[in-house]
Amino acid sequence: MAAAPFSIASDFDSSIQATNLTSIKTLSKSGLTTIPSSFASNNLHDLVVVDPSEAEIPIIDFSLLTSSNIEEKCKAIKDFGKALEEWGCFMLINHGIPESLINSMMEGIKGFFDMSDEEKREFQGKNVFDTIRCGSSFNTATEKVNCWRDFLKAFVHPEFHCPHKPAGFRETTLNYLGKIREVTKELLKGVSESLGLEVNYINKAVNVDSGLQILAANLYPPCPQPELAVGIHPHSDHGLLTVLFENGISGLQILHNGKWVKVHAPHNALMVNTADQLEIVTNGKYKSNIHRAVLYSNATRISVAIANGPSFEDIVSPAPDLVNESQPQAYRAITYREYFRIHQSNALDKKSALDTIRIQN
Ligand SMILES: O=C(O)CCC(=O)C(=O)O
Ligand SMILES: [Fe+2]
Repeated sequence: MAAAPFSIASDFDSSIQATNLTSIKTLSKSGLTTIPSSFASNNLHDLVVVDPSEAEIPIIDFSLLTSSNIEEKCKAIKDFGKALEEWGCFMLINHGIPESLINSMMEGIKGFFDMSDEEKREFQGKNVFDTIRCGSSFNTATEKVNCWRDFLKAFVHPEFHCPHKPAGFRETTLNYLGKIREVTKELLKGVSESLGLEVNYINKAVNVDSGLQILAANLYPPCPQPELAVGIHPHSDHGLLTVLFENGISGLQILHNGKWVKVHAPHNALMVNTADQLEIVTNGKYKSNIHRAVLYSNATRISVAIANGPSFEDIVSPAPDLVNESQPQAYRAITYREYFRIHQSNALDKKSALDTIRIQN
């Protein structure tokens, strides 16, 4: 079958009318057996992929990290620091967020993506600063190969913006993101302690209480040629810590020592990725990881991420206590708003956003 003529809604090209919104979900259901050429490339899968048994992504037990037993906690903090240094990600267990709330979040997201393209049109955005935005791929104005993905993004904190449909979704999201913010604050305490800093050092440097939280939900419909396409291109995230879970279908992969490692999270675990602002604040001690999402020909994958960042107005720079003669300042100071703009308005390409503020020492 020849490549189907197809145009997806652009985040940036205002000449595309809202009435043209065609989701990847709709495209996937149209019965095509080959993908449109804009999604295909022969070199998307040129690195080795390894199973979790070959390279184990660290598991961090939140209850130990926050334990009142000093010995237990010290060991957990040490393991935590090692996970951040060696992997830039971990799977969080015993986090205290009720499974029923996580399930409700997933149901809400499913309900959102189940709406028709016409119904979703009112949430279709064109600008990276839109407080609610749904669409497809990542940034069709700048990317060479489109992503086989529909997304919903909503700025949920410090102001709460969230689609009013499906019913109950706003309430569930508000409840969930508050819990994620509390977990993030505790994790950032662990980050400070693992670096030998005062427990609230990072939380003071980047105040999560007034920080930006973005709900980023991804739908990866079945793809007739998963070996030629990608759900989301390799990238690091823009914030401090991204916390995500999926619908029981694995598809997230982490770049580790030049190989893609498949993530198979334990039941009810949350996956946490170190993102670029944490790399900046820690002066490169804890690096953001590069990850991507792959596709299946016969399964729909959904992931629900909360990006936890500083406040848009914060000027983020390496923490003074982590800059010295042997570790000179490695990134220039930048407002999170400007960093976010750079990250979101260019094509996703590994750590290209961070590269724009690196200082060559
Ligand atoms: O779907 C996933 O597991 C990853 C999504 C992701 O990387 C993102 O939304 O930034
Ligand atoms: Fe990501």
